[in-house]
Amino acid sequence: MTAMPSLLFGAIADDLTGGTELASMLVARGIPTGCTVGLDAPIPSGNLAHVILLKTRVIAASDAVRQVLEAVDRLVEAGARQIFFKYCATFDSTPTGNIGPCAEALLERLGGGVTLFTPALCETGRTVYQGHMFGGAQLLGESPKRFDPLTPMTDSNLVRVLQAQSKGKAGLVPYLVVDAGAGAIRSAIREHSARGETLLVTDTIRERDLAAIAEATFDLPLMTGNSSVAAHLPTAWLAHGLVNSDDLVVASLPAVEGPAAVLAGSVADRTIEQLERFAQKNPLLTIDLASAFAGADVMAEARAFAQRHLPGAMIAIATTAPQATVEALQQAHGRDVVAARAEEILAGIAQILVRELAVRRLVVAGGETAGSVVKALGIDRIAMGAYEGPGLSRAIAHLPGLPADPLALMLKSGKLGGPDIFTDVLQDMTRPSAIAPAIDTWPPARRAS
Ligand SMILES: Nc1ncnc2c1ncn2[C@@H]1O[C@H](COP(=O)(O)OP(=O)(O)OP(=O)(O)O)[C@@H](O)[C@H]1O
Ligand SMILES: O=C(O)[C@@H](O)C(=O)CO
Repeated sequence: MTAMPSLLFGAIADDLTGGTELASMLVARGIPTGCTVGLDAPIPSGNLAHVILLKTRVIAASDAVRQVLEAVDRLVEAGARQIFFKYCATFDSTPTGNIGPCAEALLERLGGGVTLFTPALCETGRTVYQGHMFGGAQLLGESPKRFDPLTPMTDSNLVRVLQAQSKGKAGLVPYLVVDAGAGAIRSAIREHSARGETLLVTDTIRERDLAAIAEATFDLPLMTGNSSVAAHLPTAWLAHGLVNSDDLVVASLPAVEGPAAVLAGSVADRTIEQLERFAQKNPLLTIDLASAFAGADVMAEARAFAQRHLPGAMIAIATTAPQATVEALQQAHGRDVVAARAEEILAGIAQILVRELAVRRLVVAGGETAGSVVKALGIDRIAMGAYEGPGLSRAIAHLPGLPADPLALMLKSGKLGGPDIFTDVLQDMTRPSAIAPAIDTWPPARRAS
């Protein structure tokens, strides 16, 4: 009889799309990985990694800190030898947090020392050079991210952004060090630490930089970044004997048939483009938030739309609107009020779709939106499939007692995925998948969508 593996790695994600992305990357590497939502679900035993999905990206920093500390205590109690704090590749946060405050609180809880900040997602061209984040050739602060409805990123200098949120001293591990490999990165960590710099942003341009950073940090008590760097940790675990090839598992997902829907609350350009493509062949309802604020019964409108088209067609329902409309709504009602209203509407529609109309294949676009939808559906654990490419992290959730059990689910980051991702994924969900661990190559070959 083989011994039950003990938890090696515990991650805390600040939103649900990013958290499922991280879990799916570990799954794609063959690592048995659990995934729970919020702080109430128990951490199951028998996995090597566990990801706790929180919705802390834009809440008050004090509340975010309280939640991540509760999460870390649970993960440490479950045996995790390294804690990873996952945030967005574009460092989505406000001047008051929450990346800095959460990372510092975690560091303190784990006994102090140094941690690194590696947000780059090289496979999508999001890189960091001289501490500045780029999306392709564009600086972050000149990219569409400057118009984000909740976390507009107007400063591309991540060392400055992190410093503004933190009490401790931020610094940079520059590209020439990262390029020189894991040994050089480890030496730099010691040197910065001796100077009192404990929060170190890493320059990161290529996938191999992510691999070197992972190798240099696999034994730090706390590491932080995007999923992209964590995806390289399994290689270090194998190399250092923390994991054996016998521990690796094939990720499989069952086929799920039945009514299919997309819910989109992301207003990112990428999601707008994906909805436009979807609408060329499938019914799309765009909820007008201005009329919702004026008292229109948008839930009744959504129910009637869904009843008209399901189960014969795949449908999408979105609150997505152009930038000028978003700004006008925010000026009229306040940024947080508009966001909360849009999330509440889509969460209510999710309940209608899944509970009343038996939708069994669901894609949700946008991390905050996904947090509200998943909570409204009462989902507290998610069985992840393997990562198949940017935005492509399929999963299964169980809703015992409901007509939609199991529910094939994908939480898509607002800014990721190819133009046809919605139709492609909803169709894929009707087929079982079994994906062998990607051990020697990473990232996996890109999907066409
Ligand atoms: N028409 C609208 N006007 C203003 N805000 C909106 C509108 N529609 C949706 N929202 C809000 O905008 C926010 C979008 O954030 P969300 O995290 O869901 O998407 P995202 O940031 O693009 O996704 P991700 O974090 O996965 O990249 C949500 O809080 C949503 O409720
Ligand atoms: O980088 C991304 O877009 C994701 O990992 C994410 O965190 C979305 O919110």
